[in-house]
Parts: sequence; C-alpha cells; structure tokens
Amino acid sequence: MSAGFRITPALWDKIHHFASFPQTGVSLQQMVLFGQNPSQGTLLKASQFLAEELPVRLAHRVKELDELPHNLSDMPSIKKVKNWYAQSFEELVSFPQVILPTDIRQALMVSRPEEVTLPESKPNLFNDPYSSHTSHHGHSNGGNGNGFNKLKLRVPMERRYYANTNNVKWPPEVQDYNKRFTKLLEHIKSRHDPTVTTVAQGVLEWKRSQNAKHIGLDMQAWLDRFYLSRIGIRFLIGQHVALNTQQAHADYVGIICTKANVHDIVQEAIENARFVCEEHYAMFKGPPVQLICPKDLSFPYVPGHLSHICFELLKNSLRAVVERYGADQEDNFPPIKVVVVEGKEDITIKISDEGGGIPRSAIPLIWTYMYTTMESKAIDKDFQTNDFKAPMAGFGYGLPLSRLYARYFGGDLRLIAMDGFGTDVYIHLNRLSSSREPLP
Ligand SMILES: Nc1ncnc2c1ncn2[C@@H]1O[C@H](COP(=O)(O)OP(=O)(O)OP(=O)(O)O)[C@@H](O)[C@H]1O
Repeated sequence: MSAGFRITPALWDKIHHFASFPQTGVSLQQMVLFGQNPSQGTLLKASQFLAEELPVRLAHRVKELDELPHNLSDMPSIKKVKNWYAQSFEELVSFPQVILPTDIRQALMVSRPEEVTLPESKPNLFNDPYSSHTSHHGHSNGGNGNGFNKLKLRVPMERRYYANTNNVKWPPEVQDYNKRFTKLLEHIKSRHDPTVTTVAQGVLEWKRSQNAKHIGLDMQAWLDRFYLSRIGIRFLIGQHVALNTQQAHADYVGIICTKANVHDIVQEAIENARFVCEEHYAMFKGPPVQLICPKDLSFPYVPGHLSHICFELLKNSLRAVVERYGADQEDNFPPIKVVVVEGKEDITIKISDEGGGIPRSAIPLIWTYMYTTMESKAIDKDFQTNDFKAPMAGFGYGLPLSRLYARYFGGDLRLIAMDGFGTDVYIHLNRLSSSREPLP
C-alpha cells in the first residue's frame, strides 16, 4: 500500500514548515467537556482542530525519524515508519476543506475575523479565522520567522476546541465532511497499527548492524518520546472516530469512560493475565491474585489504557511467581496482592508479588526497551505480529510502555523490588484529569 511512497522535496518543505509549530496538548477533562452531546457543528470544530494538530504532530515525528543519531535513521524499518508518518501527513494536509454558507461560518466563529491577521505563509489548512495557533501554555511561539508572529489575536485552545453551536441547523455538507474526515482518520490509524513492532524491528536492525548489546540513553529517551507521542496521536484519533461513529452511551464520551470502574477493570485484567499465564505454562491454575478495591470507585479515564497497564504488570508478577516456585507448584504459590486506594490527587494501585524481586543492578535496565529476561522468545528473531498481542513476556516493552500510558494522563509508574523476596509496583493515576498531555 505505502511501499512505494516517497517524500518529495515539496513535501519535505511542508513537513519542515509544520514541524516549526508547537504541538497543542489537550486534557482528559477538556475532551469530556467537549464531547458531551456533540452536534455536527462541534464535530466539525473537532475535525478542524485535528486537521491542524495532527499534521503538526506528525511533522515533528517525521523530522525526528529522519535525524536520529548513530545512523538509526538509515535502518529499513525506521524508514518505513517515517514514510507512513509522511504519507499520513500528506493525506491530512491535502484533505479538501469544507465550503460553508456564511451564516454557518459565523455560527462556528468564536472571534471576530478582523482581529486576526493571517500569516502569509500559512497553509490553506489554517484558513479559518478562528484557528490561530497557540502552544499548550497558551502563547504562541511567535518570532520564529515563519509568519505566525503576525497573529494579533491568540485564540486559546479551549475556544478552538469548543463550540457553542446549539440551535444551528447544520447543512448536509457538514455531516458529509465529518464522515469523510472520520474515514480518513480510521484509514490513517490502521496504517500505523504496526508502528511499535516496526520501530522495535528497526532498533534490532541497528543493534545487529552495530553489534550492540544495549541501546544508549539517547536512543532510549527518543523511544520514550516517540511512543508517548504515538499514544497521544492515537488517543486523539480514537476519540474523534468514536465520537463520530458510536452510539451515545450514558457513561462514555468517545473512548473516555466518565465513570471508569477501577475494580471491574482490574478484575478483568487479573482474569486475562491469569488466563495467558495458565496457557503459557500449560497449567491448570495460575498463582492466585487477591484484589482489595472499593467496588464503587470510579473516575474519568480511558479503560483501555488502564487495563493495558494492569494486564502487563500482572503478567510480570505471575511469571515471576511461577518461575520462582516452579510451574508444578500450583497449590503452593503465594498470592499476588492488588490494593487500590483513592487519595486526594491520585488513585494508586499497588501490585505486590513474592516472585523473588529483581537484583538492584538490573533495576535501571528494566525501564529500557528490549530488556527482557525471557529467553525462549528470542528477541533477535524478527517480529511477526502486527502489534503486541498478549504473549506472556519476551519483548521487554511491558514496563516502559505501561509507564508511558500512566504518564500520558498525568500519572506515573514506579517499581520497588526486594531482591530475594518480591516486587511492588505502584500505578499512580491522576484522578483530577485536568493535566494536559505531555508533549514530546
Ligand atoms: N514483578 C516482577 N518480578 C521480577 N522481575 C520482573 C517483574 N517485572 C518485571 N521484571 C523483570 O523486568 C523485565 C522487563 O519487564 P517488561 O515487562 O518490560 O518486559 P517482559 O515482561 O520481559 O516482556 P513484555 O514486553 O512481553 O512484557 C522482565 O523480563 C523481568 O526480568
């Protein structure tokens, strides 16, 4: 599909231009406020926000993928991923604008057009008077010589993303535009499905070419930034697609559950992780897991993110216990304990196992991508799967990726091991949901 895609010099120019603008972060709270009972008009505003924001985010990544240190950019899999990002960028910037009657344009506007001087070099895409650029701190990066410093009025992100558009009769072209834009986003999202595995493949290609055992700190930091950015891009796309395609549901705004029930999500992750463990070690009963959690504890969150984190950590604990005691010790496994507590700022989930812990010398390594003590999977074999789908262990991505998911909405992940006894992992989730995406 994209095998033959080439980045032309003209496309490079555009990419560099877009990459010179700051990315704009959103918070869970903003997404919830915006997405409740959206009209075709608010959906159009969201489409237009994404039609600006996604190319900026993608452009940052294309540029970065092209400039990676130590020849990493030359690896075939990294080039492949770069081309996917560039192709999606091109599809977004060349997506045809919607032409609207004046009264509808007015209904969508939140600022008077005469207050805004549009920069000459601004691409067509930004041609709406209400869509000036601001950073997530609320001020533009004016003065960078690209024309944006000409903006007199800076429309805050909130106003670009919200629209008070009740009582407006939306013409069919609005719905049509929203539909077509949603289709494009779905298409782009599936193009990028294999990104994590393909980048991992690229890092393997690099390790082989350099005969390197570990990746350096700079590469590690880049992978963190790159995957964190990917979580953000996919969250924005997933949320938009869900708002446009899903039936209204009382407790959901797009993919955000406004009352995500922690007990139920953790319980399901426990069952799934135990199932995978039992399959993997071919045993009848995996280590028991005790859950202590108020049954009614709920907060706004993306359930998919939380179950991913819990599932990954529980798999680690189950594996550690089984490997310490032996797969034939089904009746003697010490239980894994999961305790969930609600504080003022955080909801904290602690997972404690008696799987023997981790030697202190290995602690810095566990947060690096591709560090695993699982042997049979042989990470040097090429990845076959489309994305990481429930193997017991072996890629060395579980911990670092889970930490990124936790951090994405203002939380964190910490691990404390007692060498010779067991490991405690703390998942901190920010229950205030007001922190904006960290944008690399
Ligand atoms: N609870 C734990 N007890 C003991 N060792 C652990 C625990 N959690 C993680 N580890 C160690 O840290 C390593 C890295 O864990 P990580 O979750 O990142 O990758 P993985 O489990 O090996 O593979 P995957 O990417 O499939 O999750 C593991 O291979 C294991 O050696």
